[in-house]
Amino acid sequence: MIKLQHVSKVYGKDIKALDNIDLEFNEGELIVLKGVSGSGKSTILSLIAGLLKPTSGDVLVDNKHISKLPDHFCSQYRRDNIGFIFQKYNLIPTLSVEDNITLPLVPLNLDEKELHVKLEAVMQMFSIEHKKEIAVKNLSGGEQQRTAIARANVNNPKIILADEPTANLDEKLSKEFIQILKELKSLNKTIIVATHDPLFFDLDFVDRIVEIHNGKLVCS
Ligand SMILES: Nc1ncnc2c1ncn2[C@@H]1O[C@H](COP(=O)(O)OP(=O)(O)OP(=O)(O)O)[C@@H](O)[C@H]1O
Repeated sequence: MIKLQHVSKVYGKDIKALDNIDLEFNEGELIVLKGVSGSGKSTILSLIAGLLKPTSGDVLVDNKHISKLPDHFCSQYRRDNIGFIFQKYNLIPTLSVEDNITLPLVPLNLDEKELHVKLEAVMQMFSIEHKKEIAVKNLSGGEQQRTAIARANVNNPKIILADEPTANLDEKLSKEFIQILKELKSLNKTIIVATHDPLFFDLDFVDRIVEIHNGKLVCS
């Protein structure tokens, strides 16, 4: 479903973030992308999300050449296929939970009823409905995380990309996040988690751990 073929990424003149990566992710798989800081994990996620283009090689999702899409089509591809959970959540602090979650739906021009149904469903699924009118800056870390997860899922994407999702969470909240991942996997989402958090390295519902070191694959 997702294929990286001979992918290299060089930032600027000579920062080689990825070096000839070949990787495949199947539909419904949960993969942990493991590696120390700077190894190239976020770069892989950004390439799959169409946020970056490889310097060479190809990224295919459902046989579509994501790495060759013009920017406009990349945005549409992301909207239709990708839910991105960022380490720092990337929420707008002054907006309410509900307004933050609505943002990915704005370009779709849904009528009010349809919008309401989608929002309520996703807020209930990730247990943040009771805070819907509260500004995100007034939430706890775990609540912000759940808002970010709800926003990433409001378009019902089939691919979830999570970049160091537990970096700002304590162990209890990290374990809660892991339960949420398990639920998302049961919905047949394809999930890629980039992390160096050991909590992810011994989970029975993780299909594969892929290790990356200095932009190269260690095992797959
Ligand atoms: N926009 C950029 N410009 C220049 N160099 C970059 C840029 N983004 C990443 N890099 C470099 O590319 C390499 C890989 O970075 P990347 O963010 O993919 O690693 P990572 O494994 O996700 O790290 P972390 O866990 O710290 O987020 C690093 O050496 C980083 O400094």
